[in-house]
Amino acid sequence: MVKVVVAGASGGIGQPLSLLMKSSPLVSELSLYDVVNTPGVAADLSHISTPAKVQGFLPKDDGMKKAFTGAELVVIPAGIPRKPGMTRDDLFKINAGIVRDLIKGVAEHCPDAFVLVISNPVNSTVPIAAEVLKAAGKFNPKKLFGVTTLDVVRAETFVAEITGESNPSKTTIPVIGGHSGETIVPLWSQAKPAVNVPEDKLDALTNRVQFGGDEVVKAKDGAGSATLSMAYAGYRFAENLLKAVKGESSVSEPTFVYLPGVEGGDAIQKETGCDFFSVPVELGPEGAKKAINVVSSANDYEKKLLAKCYEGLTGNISKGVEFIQNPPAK
Ligand SMILES: NC(=O)c1ccc[n+]([C@@H]2O[C@H](COP(=O)([O-])OP(=O)(O)OC[C@H]3O[C@@H](n4cnc5c(N)ncnc54)[C@H](O)[C@@H]3O)[C@@H](O)[C@H]2O)c1
Ligand SMILES: O=C(O)C[C@H](O)C(=O)O
Repeated sequence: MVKVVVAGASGGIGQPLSLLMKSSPLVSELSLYDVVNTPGVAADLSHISTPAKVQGFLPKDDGMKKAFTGAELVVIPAGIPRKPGMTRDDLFKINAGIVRDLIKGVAEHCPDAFVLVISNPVNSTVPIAAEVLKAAGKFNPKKLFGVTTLDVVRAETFVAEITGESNPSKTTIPVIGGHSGETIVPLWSQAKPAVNVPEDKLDALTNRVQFGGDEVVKAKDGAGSATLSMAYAGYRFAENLLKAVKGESSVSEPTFVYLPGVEGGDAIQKETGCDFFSVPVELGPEGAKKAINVVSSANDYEKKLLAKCYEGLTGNISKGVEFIQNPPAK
């Protein structure tokens, strides 16, 4: 049984994600941390008749320390979401500092916890988290994950609209790279079972996965970005990780990891030129067990997408690293 923290628990993602975590039989303690409203969210969830004990914490009265101490899993959906016309990179100014400070809390109060970063821009916030943990001497690359599961969920859903598969999540599709626009690369050629996407539908399908976030931002018309589908995706990844930690084998999901720190990652790092990259990762009791190299078997269409991905992703990664190594003047 596991103590889980949701940091940003009162937000659009945080609330439904906390609800799903409260429903998990694998969670014994659910600690809700946010700068606002956690007492109310915790009181509400605490009436649900599942085993997890729920508590809410605010920054006052040493709330972060109380929330984080003893946690084995910290999920971070804290930070501002996009409005129409914004890129994920436009969120960097505010969210970089939020993630930095929460990770400092992790390093101080629960350095051995698995950390799942949802806050955007993921391509930069995960490198920020790694740098903060490195500086504190607490970085374990097997335990730091950028959550890119929503891209996988979208790929499963959108391709099923073409193939007619009635249960979309039955198809496994590696969606790799990063988590924004052209850095998101679905590898349709490696779907299992194989999918047959007519050539005249391939560009539109790929584009829809790459820009699925924009579709929701536009539809919400100023009220934020994906929250419910993200809560589902975050829960799916967290639950898979908890199952693997408990010893269940053959659990793997694409996730954004520090390649040189994960078995099998070096070869992918050499091929992509990216230190951080989302690839299917086999999960185990220690976290990331093995990065699976799906890059080398990409077809020519996918190789062209990958070339664009590398271009954008390396800049996003450097921006995150730089933010910690050479902090902006206050
Ligand atoms: N990885 C993904 O696939 C994915 C998908 C959707 C959204 N996101 C990102 O997730 C983030 C949250 O989105 P949302 O729609 O839930 O936003 P939201 O504004 O509804 O909620 C964010 C929450 O974070 C809290 N918060 C702010 N600063 C904090 C701090 N220092 N400590 C703790 N909590 C803090 C806020 O009070 C708020 O409750 C955004 O950055 C968004 O872009 C990522
Ligand atoms: O699009 C966004 O800004 C939120 C999220 O990253 C998404 O993919 O839905």
